[in-house]
Amino acid sequence: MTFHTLDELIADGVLGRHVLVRSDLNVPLDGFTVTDDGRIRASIPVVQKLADAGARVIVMAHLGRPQGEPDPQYSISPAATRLAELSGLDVRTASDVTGPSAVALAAELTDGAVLILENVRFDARETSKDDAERAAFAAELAALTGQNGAYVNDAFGAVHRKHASVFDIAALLPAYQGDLVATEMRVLKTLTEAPKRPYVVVLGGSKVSDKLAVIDNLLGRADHLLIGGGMAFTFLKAQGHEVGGSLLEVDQLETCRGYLKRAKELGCDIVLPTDVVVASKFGADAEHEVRTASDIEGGSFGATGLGLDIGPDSGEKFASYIRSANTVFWNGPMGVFEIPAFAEGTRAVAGALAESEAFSVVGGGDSAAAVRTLGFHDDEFGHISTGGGASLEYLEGKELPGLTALEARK
Ligand SMILES: Nc1ncnc2c1ncn2[C@@H]1O[C@H](COP(=O)(O)OP(=O)(O)O)[C@@H](O)[C@H]1O
Ligand SMILES: O=C(OP(=O)(O)O)[C@H](O)COP(=O)(O)O
Repeated sequence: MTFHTLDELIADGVLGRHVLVRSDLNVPLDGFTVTDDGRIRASIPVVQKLADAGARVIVMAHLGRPQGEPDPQYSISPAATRLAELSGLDVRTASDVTGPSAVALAAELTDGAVLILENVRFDARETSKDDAERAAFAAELAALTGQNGAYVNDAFGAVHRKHASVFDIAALLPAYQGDLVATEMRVLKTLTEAPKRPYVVVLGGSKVSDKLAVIDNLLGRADHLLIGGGMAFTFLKAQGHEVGGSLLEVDQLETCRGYLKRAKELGCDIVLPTDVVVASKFGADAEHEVRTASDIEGGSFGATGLGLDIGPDSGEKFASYIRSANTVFWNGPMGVFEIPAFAEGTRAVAGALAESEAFSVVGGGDSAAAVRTLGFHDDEFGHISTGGGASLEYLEGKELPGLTALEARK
């Protein structure tokens, strides 16, 4: 795949031109406070480079998964404010995506200034399955650039999404690859080419249905696949264990059984938790106890208990696999790390990874936030990727719409 680069765009000349940049500013929030600004920091260099070259930069990004209409709790505003604070750039924010506020502010942009649009997912057409709807929204976004505009995709975390601001827009403007996307791909490529063995993949988190499919492909590549977080329960249930009220994808049980069977045939080890921290409810004040994974419902909370973390035995077991690995890819926290009582499994995995000599990649907005929240530093890992689902789909060898759309488009 060849892409036109940001440096080519800058060499072509951007002074006075409107450049639409798709960034991934999907950061975790506590109310309206950004709790981990890693993705914002990673997005600044491209915005800065363009602003320094005199471009009129329009940043578009999503935050969370609103329902296709404005919803104040998903406003891009806290992320925009942090981007302005960290970069020191002249940043304005629009109160809509392609409405009167965005149109007026885009027209008023001066050279080197930055406009951040409201959450692109406040418009249902952004994520629509209907090509014509997405194309119409992309045309409105492109129109914000006036004459002679350009598009840069720097949102690595969203390149696996066939969304208007990631995919369709690239057909409407000269399109370039952002430096963050280039760096992420360079690092991830080393994992697809010849990972030093043993190669251990650790999966968790809550976007279970999104990420289960990658297992199919990883089975043929990884030596050990450690599964924790919300993802573990569909596998435990597939093995015949009851999982109470834990996260479960009932329609994926057959798929998981298939993975367990194929893993045996391919000599890849699927390692599931042997114990689980089961809670009375989802919350910081929940009562909780450690149960064996085969008897989650047998404890104090019966069939309503929620598995919110892997237990200490599982944490130690996962850590020992990591200690013996030469390459590790990790996406998805092992539990609800945002609540201290359910953060120990994630801490065990992060700690083993930080101590290990293996080449390690930690991918995903929440996984990166988790390691930092738990007091680890970025330089304790080989690479902290801004994309979870995106890096998984890249490793899987899947076509990524955001990259396909960019391919040699100028
Ligand atoms: N057992 C669990 N039950 C419910 N949520 C979980 C569980 N384990 C982890 N999570 C949640 O998963 C979320 C992160 O998942 P995900 O978005 O898939 O990861 P990433 O952003 O790193 O790709 C966290 O907010 C965490 O609280
Ligand atoms: O947070 C993200 O992905 P990740 O949780 O897989 O790292 C990206 O911003 C994409 O968000 P989405 O999964 O709601 O499309």
